[in-house]
Amino acid sequence: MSHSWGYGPSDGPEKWCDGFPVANGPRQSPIDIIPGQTSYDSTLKPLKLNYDPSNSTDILNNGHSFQVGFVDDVDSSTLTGGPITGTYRLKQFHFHWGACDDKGSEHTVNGIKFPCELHLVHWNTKYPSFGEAASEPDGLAVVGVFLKIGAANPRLQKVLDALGAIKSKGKQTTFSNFDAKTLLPCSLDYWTYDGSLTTPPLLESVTWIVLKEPISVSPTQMGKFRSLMFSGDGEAPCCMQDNYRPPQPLKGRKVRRSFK
Ligand SMILES: Cc1cc(=S)c(O)co1
Ligand SMILES: [Zn+2]
Repeated sequence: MSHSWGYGPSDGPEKWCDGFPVANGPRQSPIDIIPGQTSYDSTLKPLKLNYDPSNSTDILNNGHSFQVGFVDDVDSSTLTGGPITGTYRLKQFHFHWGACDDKGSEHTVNGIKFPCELHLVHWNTKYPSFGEAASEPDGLAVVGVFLKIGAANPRLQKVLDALGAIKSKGKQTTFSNFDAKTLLPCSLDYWTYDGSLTTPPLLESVTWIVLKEPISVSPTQMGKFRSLMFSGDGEAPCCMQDNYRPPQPLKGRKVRRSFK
């Protein structure tokens, strides 16, 4: 049975449990982060992101979002420290965004949605590949960064300028020498909790690391995200927007923070 899924009324987040029963599991993502209910954990280490700027390979419209891929056959772009043990390799980053500026992020803070959220996906090198790591409880670590409406972000521009070449589903083009570190905010203070992929197969294998400080994005730049299409060439055109899953039940999980 092909598990085609999307973000529309007939195949969106409310329907995903039909094909992926884990959608109602105990550690689903995203969640609403309520800062007053998080606990400061002094044993949490600082995040260490060592990204090799020459590691990016391509940019792809996968019909759900777009992602920038990285070489991950060596330890050249890694995440260590933070709440994780061992070394996790950067595999790809992608975004989730809304049809307008008052929604689009997956995680929320005190119920507040941001217009966009960046996910940097890493996998635990104790496993032989991303695919194997993705089904292990400690297999993945995703760094989430909120985008907040403000001044145009020059660091985003190189990514946005590439979107014209990947407008429809399945389009891919080379994208080299992009330093993902330039997308990070000044502060690496974070919230962390055990969760899942936010898209099918919704695997419960993600240690989430959500940065407290957002990066900026302008309304015009947000328009560039929305110029992409969910649909492929020759299909009924459908704008790529509102590709976010709403917050899921916490089910007793604790959210820790790295900062006082
Ligand atoms: C691996 C992966 C992670 C996330 S968060 C996503 O949206 C899609 O794929
Ligand atoms: Zn994501």
